[in-house]
Amino acid sequence: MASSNHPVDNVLYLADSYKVTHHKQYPAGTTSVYSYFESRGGKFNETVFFGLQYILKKWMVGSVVTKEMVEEAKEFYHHHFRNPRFFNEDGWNYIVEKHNGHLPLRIKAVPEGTVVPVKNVLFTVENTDPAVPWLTNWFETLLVQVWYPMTVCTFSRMQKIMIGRYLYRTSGSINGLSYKLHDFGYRGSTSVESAAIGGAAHLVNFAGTDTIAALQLCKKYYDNPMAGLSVPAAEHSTISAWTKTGEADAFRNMMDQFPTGIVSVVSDTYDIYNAVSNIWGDELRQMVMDREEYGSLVIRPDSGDPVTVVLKILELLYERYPCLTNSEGYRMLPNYLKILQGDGISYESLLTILAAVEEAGWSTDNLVFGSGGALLQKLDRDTQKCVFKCSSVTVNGEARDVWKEPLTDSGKTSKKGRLTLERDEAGQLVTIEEGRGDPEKDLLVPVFENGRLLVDYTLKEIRTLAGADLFPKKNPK
Ligand SMILES: O=C1OCCC/C1=C\Nc1ccccc1
Repeated sequence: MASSNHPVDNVLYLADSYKVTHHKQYPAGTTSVYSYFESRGGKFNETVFFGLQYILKKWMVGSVVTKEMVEEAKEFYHHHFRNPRFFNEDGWNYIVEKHNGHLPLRIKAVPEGTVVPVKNVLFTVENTDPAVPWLTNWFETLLVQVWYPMTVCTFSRMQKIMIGRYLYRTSGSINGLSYKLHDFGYRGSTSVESAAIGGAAHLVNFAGTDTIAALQLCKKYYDNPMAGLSVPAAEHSTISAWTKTGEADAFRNMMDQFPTGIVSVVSDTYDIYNAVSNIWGDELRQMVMDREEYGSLVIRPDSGDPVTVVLKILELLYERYPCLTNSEGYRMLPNYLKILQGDGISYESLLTILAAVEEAGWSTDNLVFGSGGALLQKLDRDTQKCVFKCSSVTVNGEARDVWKEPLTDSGKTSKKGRLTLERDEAGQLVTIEEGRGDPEKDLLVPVFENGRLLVDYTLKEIRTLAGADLFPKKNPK
């Protein structure tokens, strides 16, 4: 059942208004509507499938329709359309009476965490009771919202691949990669729920987050009690409260309050270069060094052009701290010092920073990144062109392949007939259309049927799939 504290608390309000009238629009004798979901393409040519399980568990599993709901919705839609006859009262009452409120649908999906080239079927939906063919596409509205976790997960993973490449090349290992991109996006999300969903999608690839809501979602829906970690960190208020002349006292207090482990101190409240040179690099330098065996300091700039600022901080620290050259020939700050760039980070800006830092002879391992708006918000359904289309219907007992093929945009042509997702001889994922696939080879898994969840993926399993062959091991010597 949906959580009662949600503005919408039942499936009768989860569809676009026009869908309320669609049961009157299929041909007489229609007994089956079969639809599929795909990414038609976008910034990246492969996506990580993630987030369907949350939607199913939250909205569709169990007895989700009652007589009272139907009664209320009948009244509601009468007012919405100013007509008492558009809402499918009989259809929904049939589901209450015949199925005890369980949705007679079958959903088959590629396992969550699977990385799939675009233009491939990711899940299919069909009605299991011939009396309610209109039910399939009722759930388009809700199910297409999987575009969000899927797209966040995809962008997050692409950033992991990028950071991993630079980290490996400039340090000889990818140790610590899971903590190199921290989620700062809670406040910039459109709602607590979307922060939870998008933050969980990021946690498929990484283990550093400040988006607490995401941890709750992973715990409740993906069987992971603690999907991400964080550490003590300052914000501008906890520095500025000491006033400008007290900035060094504020910094000292951070190390006093958190004498062991990692502590992050935002240092650009007034003048980042003064803070790095004269406070971290001089007045508190001995204290920072004395922490060596207890913990590390993370210096966080939060303004200015990221490349310029990060490079300048590295140079200033190089002059004031014992740096070394690592096995790959890149400069490293002492292991108790890191720089966290959490401002202006996106897939595009990350690349410029990583490249500039390497170009200047520094290892990526000196850095940690934080991302908020770009990680959780700077995406929409069109970013990866996520769509849901009907590809087969059965009318008077005869199954027919159906599709759209707009003269005005061939890119919107949809797939035909019943679909399977299979691997070709080269091991590539491909979609077989028109019912010509081999059910034995179909990688789509039945995950939902008649109100029951058939598979319950854990975040651990999903992380394994999404992280598989991220960095193909060099063939063993
Ligand atoms: O500095 C940090 O070190 C690592 C832990 C997180 C952290 C900062 N968090 C944050 C969250 C939301 C907006 C801005 C910053």
